[in-house]
Amino acid sequence: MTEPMTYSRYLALDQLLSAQHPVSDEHDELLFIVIHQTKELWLKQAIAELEVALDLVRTDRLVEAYKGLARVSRIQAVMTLSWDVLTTMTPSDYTLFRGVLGTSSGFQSDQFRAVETLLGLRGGGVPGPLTTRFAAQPSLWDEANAALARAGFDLPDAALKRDWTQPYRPDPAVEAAWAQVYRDPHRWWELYQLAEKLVDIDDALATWRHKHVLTVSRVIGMKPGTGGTPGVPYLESTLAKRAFPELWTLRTLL
Ligand code: HEM
Ligand SMILES: N[C@@H](CC(=O)c1ccccc1NC=O)C(=O)O
Repeated sequence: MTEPMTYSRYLALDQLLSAQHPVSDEHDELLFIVIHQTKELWLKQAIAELEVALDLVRTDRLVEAYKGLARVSRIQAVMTLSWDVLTTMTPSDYTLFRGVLGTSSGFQSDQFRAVETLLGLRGGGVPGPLTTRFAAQPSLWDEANAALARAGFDLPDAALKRDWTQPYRPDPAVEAAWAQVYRDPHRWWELYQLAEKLVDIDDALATWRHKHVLTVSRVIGMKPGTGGTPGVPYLESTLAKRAFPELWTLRTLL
């Protein structure tokens, strides 16, 4: 007879709760590990949602795509809120164990890069296996633009048939087409709703980045990062990144 299902077995708690291995004896190292493991779990869920959403946009099922996209921006909000738990760790607490981290850094998170890549932010950094796989395919922004073209908008080949592995280059014709959608939302209701779901995600990502850099300057000041970047100045340079750039710039045109 098979074992009855239990809470602990179903959730693989034996494995989950034995995967925290602080290297130092410092109390706050457990918090640091738990925060990062939780983040990786949420990223795993966000990636699963984005993969489904990409497929739905590719097949013009935009209304069905909204649900997963809304879920992604709520997951991002939870990740942003978790900074408040981490900032209970002061510089005095962190410096006690920062040394054990060596050259490891969030910079090396393949799942974080994979989310950026799925959205449309590509190139830069050494990609891990997941990121490399997604970088070979159109991003959510590429698929949104393809859906826009199928709806009858005239978009350049540069946006529709590009080399997916390369960074996306914002295009005035793409901006103009999405501006049309925003000028007459009721006519293009599904595309308009899709665009706003995408802006929610870009907005939430930028908010997460802001909170990260604020936390970093609060905890390590202007020290360089363990991952080899200058730290705060590097992170500030990432604040300008936009996965759906034309959805931001078109606002000036309205
Ligand atoms: C005390 C806490 C933290 C400090 C001091 C810190 C510091 C840094 C620094 C300096 C970098 C730049 C790369 C480097 O040179 O290391 C970085 C990158 C990064 N960190 Fe953190 N971090 C902290 C917590 C977190 C947490 C909690 C997360 C995730 C929830 C996270 C995720 C990332 C990611 C994804 C990057 C790459 C960002 C990019 O390249 O756009 N970090 N972090
Ligand atoms: N880059 C951080 C270290 C760090 O935060 C970190 C180290 C190991 C695993 C995850 C990390 N989180 C984000 O960068 C630092 O320079 O202190």
